[in-house]
Amino acid sequence: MTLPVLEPGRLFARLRRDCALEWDAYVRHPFLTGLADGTLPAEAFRTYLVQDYLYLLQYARCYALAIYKDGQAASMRSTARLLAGLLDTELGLHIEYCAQWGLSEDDLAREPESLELLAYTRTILDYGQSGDILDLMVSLSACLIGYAEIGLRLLADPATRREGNPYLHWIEVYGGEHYVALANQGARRLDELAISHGADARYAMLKRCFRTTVLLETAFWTPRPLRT
Ligand SMILES: Cc1ncc(C[n+]2csc(CCO)c2C)c(N)n1
Repeated sequence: MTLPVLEPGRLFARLRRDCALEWDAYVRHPFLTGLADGTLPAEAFRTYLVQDYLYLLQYARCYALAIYKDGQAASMRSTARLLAGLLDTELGLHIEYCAQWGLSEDDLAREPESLELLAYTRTILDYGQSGDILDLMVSLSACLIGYAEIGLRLLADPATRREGNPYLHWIEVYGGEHYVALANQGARRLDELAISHGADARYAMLKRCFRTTVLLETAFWTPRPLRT
């Protein structure tokens, strides 16, 4: 699998190139080195997994907002399918995966959202609410496409430990066919919206949104539990 989304001339490729320093800090974060060589402490991964479950719930709200902000039946239908897939399938898979790490559904539901999660998801929802469908899709792209880039790179990297690496499954999911196809689909939609909603004329603002979401996605690798 490849990510044609990185080809020049495509909106995502331009955003990624113009925020290259921030992007590299996100996709080459020490958390990921720890996943690749298997040295990440299990507790750090558990903390991340709980927050990621809560993140996916907020992501479902973003999909719902994307339907609201859209105006075209075909793309509304396709986002509705993604939303149903997330709520009916992906969340269930995440719960099963968390159970393998000793986390029950109650553990997931009980944990408060971290500051990083709150800042990240509410910022995306705010960009989407105060902007249009293009602002929202740009704000979602770092997360959707970044994980595919990370998964593909780690799968192809000879330094990634395969035998006895407890994190290999995570890498295989995000570098796998299903997830990479989802990322490419999102990037294609972004290119359509770039034309229909005039990305060139408002590029400076789109880049600011993108940069902020990349920084927030980077902070998400190491969420701090929010406790009173
Ligand atoms: C912090 C964070 N960022 C991106 C993903 C990647 N991801 C995996 S499933 C999904 C929803 C697509 O239906 C997305 C965006 C993640 N899990 N957590």
